[in-house]
Amino acid sequence: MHEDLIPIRQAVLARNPGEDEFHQAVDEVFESLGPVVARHPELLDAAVLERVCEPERQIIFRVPWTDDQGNVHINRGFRVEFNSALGPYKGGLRFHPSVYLGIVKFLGFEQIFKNALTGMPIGGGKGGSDFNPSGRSDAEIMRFCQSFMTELYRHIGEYTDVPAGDIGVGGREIGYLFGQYKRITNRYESGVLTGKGLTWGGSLVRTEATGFGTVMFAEEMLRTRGQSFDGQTVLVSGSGNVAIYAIARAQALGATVVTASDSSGYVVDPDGIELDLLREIKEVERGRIAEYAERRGGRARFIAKGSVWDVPGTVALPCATQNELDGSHAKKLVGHGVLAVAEGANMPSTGEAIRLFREADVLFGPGKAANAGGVATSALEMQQNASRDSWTFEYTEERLEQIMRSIHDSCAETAEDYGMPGNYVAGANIAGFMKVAGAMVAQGLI
Ligand SMILES: NC(=O)C1=CN([C@@H]2O[C@H](COP(=O)(O)OP(=O)(O)OC[C@H]3O[C@@H](n4cnc5c(N)ncnc54)[C@H](O)[C@@H]3O)[C@@H](O)[C@H]2O)C=CC1
Ligand SMILES: O=C(O)CCC(=O)C(=O)O
Repeated sequence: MHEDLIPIRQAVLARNPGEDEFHQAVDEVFESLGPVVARHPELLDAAVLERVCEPERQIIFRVPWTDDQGNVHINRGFRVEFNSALGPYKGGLRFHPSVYLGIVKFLGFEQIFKNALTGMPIGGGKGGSDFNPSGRSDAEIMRFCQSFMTELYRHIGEYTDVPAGDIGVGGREIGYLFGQYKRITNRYESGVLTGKGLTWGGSLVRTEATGFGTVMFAEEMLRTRGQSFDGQTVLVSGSGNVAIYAIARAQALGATVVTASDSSGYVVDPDGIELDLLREIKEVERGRIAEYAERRGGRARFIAKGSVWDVPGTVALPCATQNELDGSHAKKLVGHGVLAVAEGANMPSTGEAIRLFREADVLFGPGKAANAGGVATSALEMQQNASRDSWTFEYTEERLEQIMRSIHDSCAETAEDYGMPGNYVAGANIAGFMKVAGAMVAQGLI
């Protein structure tokens, strides 16, 4: 790390004790910024690094709700409004028992640079709760969402902060959250949330966008080596929104996707994942991944221990959660001859895994670039809401494709410009940071 950045990094760690994921996300960005501060010492004078690591606002609140038996539960809600240099805070809400301030801050920090890379006018934020939606009825989910929004509504708005989904928050939850916002404020403010249903302000392609975009980004990386998805053996982790549409897109391009997973284990299907069956189990029945193998008539295996990264494959798309791919997994993937890794999830690879991929010259697309298609399409949803319009699937998908190509090219060109050709991590961090830093300096000491 550049010597001028070390004391700033140490101060950030000391100021945010125990927030390991946030520290990891800061380190990953700071590791890339040495050449930037060498070229632009004025950013150090303006304390841009210190400022970008300190959220503009952090909101923590109580979320009381009752279950179907009438028992009272208390959860903790979060919204971290990290940076509004480029536009209103924008980023998803995560409902998962592991959520605490350090997770929300790592996600919000990543979101600043990701959103900058999209070229859309959106700042960075993230939120969520330690609520566990697993096994809860629709009525319980609705009561929880209503209680969550009863506090959140006063902090968000079309021009202020625009939440969306993330782990545990999909179309159903966005519906309940939107309904409660509308009820409390008496405003039909479509642009206050994204990921809405298609008949009430949602955008076509938003559901598919993160998974599709991740594959589009990987395709661009493969193209630099004269390769494509056609004929590749693809490993996907997760079986949620991002994973499902990454599988769909990779299959449409002629790849065989042989794995999917959830927190209980993973399945290997050598003939290729049968997407309709996976969607039925995961999207409709909200069941476990083992059922996929049971209903595949002996063609797929369920494995409870280990991970999808133990399976041989040529392209890896981690689409589940943070730190799911560590150094030992990276070694296995490299040993099996993996060509490309594109992160559909946020920070799924550890620092050591990223280093091993780089040493082995594996194409590596970091999440803040590779999974930016989701938030970019959210910004397209906001654009449609602002003009009271709705676009066709084809037009929206074409816009997404242009955005993903442009993110790829700007990462590749920035890495080249700073003397690190092929290093998409450095390219993404520097390109995203420079855009935000420029706006922060222009807007004065705020
Ligand atoms: N939904 C979106 O538009 C975007 C999501 N992401 C990221 O993509 C990742 C997946 O999110 P979604 O698909 O939206 O969520 P989801 O709730 O639809 O699915 C989450 C998936 O991750 C798996 N998972 C969660 N914790 C796990 C664990 N400890 N071990 C193994 N698997 C685990 C779940 O079983 C499920 O398959 C997250 O990292 C999220 O931050 C990134 C950009 C946008
Ligand atoms: O669509 C959005 O606003 C949020 C997407 C998101 O949470 C992410 O990019 O990680």
